[in-house]
Amino acid sequence: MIQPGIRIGSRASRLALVQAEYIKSRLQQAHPEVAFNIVKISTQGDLNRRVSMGELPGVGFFVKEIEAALMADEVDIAVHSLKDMPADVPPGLALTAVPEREDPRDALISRGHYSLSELPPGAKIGSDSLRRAFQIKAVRPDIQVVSIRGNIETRIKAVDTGQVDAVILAAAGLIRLGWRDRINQYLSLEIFLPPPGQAALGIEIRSGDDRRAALTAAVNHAPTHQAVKAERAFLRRLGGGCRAPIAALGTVDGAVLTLRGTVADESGRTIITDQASGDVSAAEKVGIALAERLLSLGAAQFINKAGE
Ligand SMILES: NCc1[nH]cc(CCC(=O)O)c1CC(=O)O
Repeated sequence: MIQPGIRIGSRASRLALVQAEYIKSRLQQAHPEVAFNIVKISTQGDLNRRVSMGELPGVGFFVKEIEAALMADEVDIAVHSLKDMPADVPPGLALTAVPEREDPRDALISRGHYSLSELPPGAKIGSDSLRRAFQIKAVRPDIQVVSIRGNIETRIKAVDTGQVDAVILAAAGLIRLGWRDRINQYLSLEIFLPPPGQAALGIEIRSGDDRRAALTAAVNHAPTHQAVKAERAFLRRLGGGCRAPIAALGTVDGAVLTLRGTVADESGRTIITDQASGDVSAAEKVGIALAERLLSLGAAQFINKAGE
C-alpha cells in the first residue's frame, strides 16, 4: 500500500527552513517508508519585519499562520522555534515532541571581538528584547541599548557596518545557521537567563492525530520536553500574554528537574529571580510552584498591572 506523504509546515526564513530540514531528516531516518515534504508558509512576523517586535500586537505571530495551515489540513506537522510559541497551544492542536535543546545561552557578536565587559563606555548594543535590555543594564548600565529590526543576518550586518557596536542573539540560531565562529562571547546563564523555550524546537500536530503523534515520537528528547513543560507552565501561570519580561530555564539531572526563573517589571527596576526543583515527571508542578513563589515575592504587583 502506498503511504500518503507527510507535509511539514515551516516559516520561509532561513533559520526556520534549517530547523524543518533537520526534523525532516530525523523523521525520514526513523521512518524510511514515509515520504516527508516541507511546505513553506509566510507569516505575519516575516511580513512585518520592518516593524519593531515590541510594536507588534500579542505573542505568537511567527507561529499563527502555520497553526492555521495545520488546522486547515494544509500541513500535517509544524516545526516551530519553541520560544516563539504562546504559552497555550490553541484548541485542536497538540505539542507532541520536543527534540534535544541546542545551547540555550545568549551570544554576543561585537566589533573588535570585545566581550560585554570590554566594550567601550557608552557602546551601543542592538536588541529588540526588553529582557535582554534589562540584563545588559544590570551589568553595564552605561551601555546604550538601541532597537534593531530584521532577521538574524540583518542584525549581524548592523555590527559589520558599524550601525551598532554589538548585538545579542540566541546562540542556538547562530549555531544552526553555521555562524558559530562569529560568536565573540557566550553570555552567562546567571545573568542572561533565556526566555522559556529558547534553543528548543516544538513539533505540533492536530490533536487526535494518533498516527502523526506516533511518528513525531522519534524526534522527542524526554529531558528537554520535561524542562520545556516546566518553563511553559511557569510562563502560563504568570500570564503568558503580559508584557513583563519573563525568563526561565529548566535543567534535568537524573530524576530531578530544576527550574530557574526571572520576572521583571516593565521598567526593569525590579527583577525577581528564584528557583524550584521537583521530580522530572511533575514538570508542570515545578513551573507553577516557581511562578507562585515569584508572585508572592512581589511579581504579582507588576504582572497584574501589565495586563490592564
Ligand atoms: N524571536 C526570534 C527567534 N526565534 C528563535 C530564535 C533563535 C533560536 C532559538 O532560540 O531557538 C530567534 C532569534 C534570536 O532570539 O536570536
